[in-house]
Amino acid sequence: MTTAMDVSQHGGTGGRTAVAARARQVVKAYGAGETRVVALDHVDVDMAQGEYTAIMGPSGSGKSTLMHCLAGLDTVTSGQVFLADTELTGLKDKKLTQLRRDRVGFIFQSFNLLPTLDAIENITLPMDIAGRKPDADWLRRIVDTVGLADRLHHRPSELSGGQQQRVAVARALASRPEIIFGDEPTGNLDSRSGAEVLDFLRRSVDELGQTIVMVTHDPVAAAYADRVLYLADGRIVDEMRRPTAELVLDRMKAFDGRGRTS
Ligand SMILES: Nc1ncnc2c1ncn2[C@@H]1O[C@H](COP(=O)(O)OP(=O)(O)OP(=O)(O)O)[C@@H](O)[C@H]1O
Repeated sequence: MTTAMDVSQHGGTGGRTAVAARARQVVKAYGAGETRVVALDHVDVDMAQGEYTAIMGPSGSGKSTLMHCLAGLDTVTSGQVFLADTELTGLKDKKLTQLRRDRVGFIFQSFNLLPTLDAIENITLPMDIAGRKPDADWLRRIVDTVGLADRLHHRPSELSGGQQQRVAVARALASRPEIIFGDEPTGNLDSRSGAEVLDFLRRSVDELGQTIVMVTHDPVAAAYADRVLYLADGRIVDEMRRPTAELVLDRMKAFDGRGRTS
């Protein structure tokens, strides 16, 4: 088990140099005066290219806020956020929207598929909207990897929850984003369907070189990642490489409800 002593203040990149996303001294505060809440408290973190990172921590520790700030879905109070070499902080709304559309993929807890479109139409929809033509070979590879080849002309209502989420993952991968952010992507799935989706996310890292950052409460889900970052009170307080569900669970038990050493 790792301990708080092992924490890298920079959420290290394991010796890799290419960084897909990074935060530098990021502070995110909501409200003012007595109601001010500091959701992120001077966070420094690097997300290496081709790596799968899980973000864990107690409720309210800042996981979603960190993900939203890294993904350019939310602004920061101070500090800097970069996507590769592009600084997001300070970008105007239009540029940020464009950057999210062209360079970032998202997977949410609710699959967010359009019910009237079939699977393949859902997968290519963001690219259709952006006026970009999907690369046919890439699309075929994704569809093969997700194992949806025989379900492409089914509508979401004709697919299981796990299949629907795999469509959502394929949709996120279709435009070859530099990084995919997942907010509890298996939160709405039973354990078997969840395992299907997690297995696919893992394969997209190993076989397609994807970079993934995923918020989760589930030690089993976190065990699919290359590393787990632990947040408490808006700070990164621990990091674990090569996690297993047991090690993650032990780590959670060893800390109190707020994520600190008990
Ligand atoms: N829009 C907002 N306005 C005010 N406070 C907010 C807002 N969004 C988040 N917060 C606060 O910021 C802190 C971090 O919230 P965040 O949602 O990032 O935590 P989390 O770790 O993702 O929690 P959970 O596991 O419950 O989803 C919490 O104290 C929360 O109440």
